Amino acid sequence: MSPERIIVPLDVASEAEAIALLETLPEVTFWKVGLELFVNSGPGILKILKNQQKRIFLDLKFHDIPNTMAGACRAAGRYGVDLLTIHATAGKEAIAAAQQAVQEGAASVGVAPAKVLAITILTSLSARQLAFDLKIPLELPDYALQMALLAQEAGVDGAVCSPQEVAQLRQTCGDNFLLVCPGVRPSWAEGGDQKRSLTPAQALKAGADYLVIGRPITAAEEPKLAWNRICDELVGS
Ligand SMILES: O=c1ccn([C@@H]2O[C@H](COP(=O)(O)O)[C@@H](O)[C@H]2O)c(=O)[nH]1
Repeated sequence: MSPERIIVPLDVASEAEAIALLETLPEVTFWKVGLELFVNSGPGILKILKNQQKRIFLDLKFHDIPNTMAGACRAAGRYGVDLLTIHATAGKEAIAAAQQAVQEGAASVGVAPAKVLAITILTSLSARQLAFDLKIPLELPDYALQMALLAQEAGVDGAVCSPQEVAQLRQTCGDNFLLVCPGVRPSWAEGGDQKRSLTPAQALKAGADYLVIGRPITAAEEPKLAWNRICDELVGS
């Protein structure tokens, strides 16, 4: 398994903390910038990552009406990041508008367009929460699959799903649909707020293209040791 298939989130509150994490883990090639860091410190971190030749997953999870999604995605497309997220529940029209706008934004500044990923259902939600809190009358794996199919029909490049649903999505959506899994937990790590986890080896075996692994590495007493342990456990996967 190539360590390049592990994406580590920069879930910190400032650019300075993000830079410190980059320095602690120079072997990580793919970083995720999410809401906490982006809202705190803006797009400057993207330039820093690019200057270090890192790959970037911009995980801002846009969810709005088609016109607003298009505007946000056109702007985000100009950053030249590798991956970008929207919510599938924004609907087919908004998903298609987002996909097109990313292409337009990227073309306007001559960068490669980000691959757009649709969030199927957040990995922090359980089947029980889906049924009782969100009142969705579908089994969770079926709901995740329906959201992935909606996104695929609308023309995006892939989806974000939990490792527990990835095998079914891979089988139905095919090998060319990118599947990225957060909610991945080594056997020795705490689950935290993640509700539908598998281990890194299980998630890859089930068909994930990329794994997002955050706190088991970044909140470890020694992040470098945690990273090495995960990579060692994946040898031969
Ligand atoms: O459904 C989703 C979508 C995105 N995420 C993000 O992934 C990381 C997971 O971090 P951990 O520390 O490994 O739990 C985090 O940045 C989330 O915003 C997700 O967990 N689930």
